[in-house]
Amino acid sequence: MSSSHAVTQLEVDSYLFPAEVKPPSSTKNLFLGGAGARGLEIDGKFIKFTAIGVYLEHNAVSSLAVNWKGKTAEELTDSVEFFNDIVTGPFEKFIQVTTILPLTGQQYSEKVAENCVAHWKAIGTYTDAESKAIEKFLEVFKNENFPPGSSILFTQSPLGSLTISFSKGDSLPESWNAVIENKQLSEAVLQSIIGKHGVSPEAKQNLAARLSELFEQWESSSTRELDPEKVEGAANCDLKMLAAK
Ligand SMILES: O=C(/C=C/c1ccc(O)cc1)c1c(O)cc(O)cc1O
Repeated sequence: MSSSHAVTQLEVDSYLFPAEVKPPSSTKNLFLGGAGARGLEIDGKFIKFTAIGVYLEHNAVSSLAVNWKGKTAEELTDSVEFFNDIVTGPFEKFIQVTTILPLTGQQYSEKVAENCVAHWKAIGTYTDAESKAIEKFLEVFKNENFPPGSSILFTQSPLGSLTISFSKGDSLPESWNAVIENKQLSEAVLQSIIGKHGVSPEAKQNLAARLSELFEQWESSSTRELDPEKVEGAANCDLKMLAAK
């Protein structure tokens, strides 16, 4: 992504997600792809439990634009394949889940585990390795408590490790609590939020709208840079962008 692209911060239920962060265990800055609440309908009222921000490595824009540029926000929101491409794409991802209501580690991890296992069973990829990874996942959360405003942080490397960190305040920690080496688990956590049965339709809609806009900006800046009439010299070209195309 070129530095001329403006990515804004977002507020979800008074929790602020900065436009850019450096996740724990990462050397890179990731940009805010989108954010939204995760709520449940209780007695006819929508109760928000968590605010979720999804961050992506900068090369996600050029990587995803190949298949998805030119699509509207609505088309992207309705596309299961688009969200699958985000989940499985060869770029780093970071998820910040901030609690709006208090949750225990057990309550949170059991909901996520349930969704991950249901996904694997639906696509027929639930093996012994995933069962062990889920056991480890539940163990990491067992003695944790998340009062409102605390955050659960997932850093997902494209190679398949899932780094889990916890934060009680606004700032992101440098350190992490656990690393689980299981690519399916790493992907399933994001899948459970923005995938086909994702728990945050608001985050899906927001990601679709922001990325559709970024693809448009990416396309116009890359054609501008490739058009000799609009470029003063080759030195002005964003070589990283040209290499990515
Ligand atoms: O955000 C959540 C979990 C919220 C939640 C709400 C009520 C409870 O009793 C427990 C947890 C979440 C998530 O981030 C990812 C996921 O796959 C499922 C979830 O519910």
